[in-house]
Amino acid sequence: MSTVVLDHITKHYDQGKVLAVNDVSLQVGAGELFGLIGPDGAGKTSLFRILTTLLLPDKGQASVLGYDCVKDYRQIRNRIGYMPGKFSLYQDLTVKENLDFFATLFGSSINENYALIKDIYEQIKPFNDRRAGKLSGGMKQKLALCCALIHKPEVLFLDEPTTGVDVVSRKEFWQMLKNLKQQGITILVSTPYMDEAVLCEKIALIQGGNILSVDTPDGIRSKFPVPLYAIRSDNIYQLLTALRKEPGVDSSYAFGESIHITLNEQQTNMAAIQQSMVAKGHTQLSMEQIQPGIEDSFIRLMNQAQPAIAWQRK
Ligand SMILES: Nc1ncnc2c1ncn2[C@@H]1O[C@H](COP(=O)(O)OP(=O)(O)OP(=O)(O)O)[C@@H](O)[C@H]1O
Repeated sequence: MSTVVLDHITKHYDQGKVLAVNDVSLQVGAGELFGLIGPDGAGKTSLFRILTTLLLPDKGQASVLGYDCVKDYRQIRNRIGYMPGKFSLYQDLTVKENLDFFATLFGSSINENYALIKDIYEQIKPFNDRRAGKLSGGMKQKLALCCALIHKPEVLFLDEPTTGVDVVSRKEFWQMLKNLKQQGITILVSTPYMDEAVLCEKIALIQGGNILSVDTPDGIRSKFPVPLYAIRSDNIYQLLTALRKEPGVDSSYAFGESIHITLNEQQTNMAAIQQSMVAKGHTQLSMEQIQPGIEDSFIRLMNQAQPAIAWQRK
């Protein structure tokens, strides 16, 4: 039996005017580290709030640990930990007071489940008497994780835990998640950062309330259906403009310091594109075939699903 099940879940807001989640079905296995990957407004928070029993779906069924998210909300709340996207601890309470408070809510104590939070808590313990509102972003995130873990949940929901957190703290955070997974906790984490997708065992790409694909990160990359090329010149902007007018080019988008392109037809080859760009005056051209990353897969799936929406990188 899967630990988390979403079965044709749909959610609207504003009396049906805003479609936040559109007929989403997916399953998360016991002990899995599962990532929900998508940009702002994709529907990640809505799905997390449905699974944590804080929001009712319009249609469909959801369950966690075999309990129905609508009927059995009490059982679910006792067994899960939830770290919302926005810092939701008491800013005026100290680190220790916040932890004590959340432990007491669940009839537990810091000592009772100390082993579970030890590695994380010890990093913020020197600031035990500091008010939560005065902590740095990385420390707030660690405190929030400790509070979500203090009652030893079986399933952990982390909504964009690394958004706005510096790169070093992000790395540390993912290491903490791996350690928690080794202790048998099922973890669902959402993120808008494509580079974090590869740190999950399995991911769902979500956009506009629709699931675009569910697979392992390697599985998603391997489904990229056509060759992908990276092309550079000494003027990327002009090159992108020219490539977009080139009949043989199917898709093109700026990606770091190069442009990623796919070709329209099998007959078109990169040599022909290169010749055309040279003829148009582009200099210092270099091009190579590359392995698609998760972001390339996401862009392709998103354009297939909704050609009009351009991907906005966070
Ligand atoms: N309470 C609400 N009332 C109206 N619309 C809402 C409400 N909450 C979310 N939405 C809309 O529903 C859609 C999905 O939002 P949701 O917060 O679930 O996405 P998200 O992927 O978590 O994005 P973000 O990181 O920006 O929160 C968005 O278009 C959002 O504007």
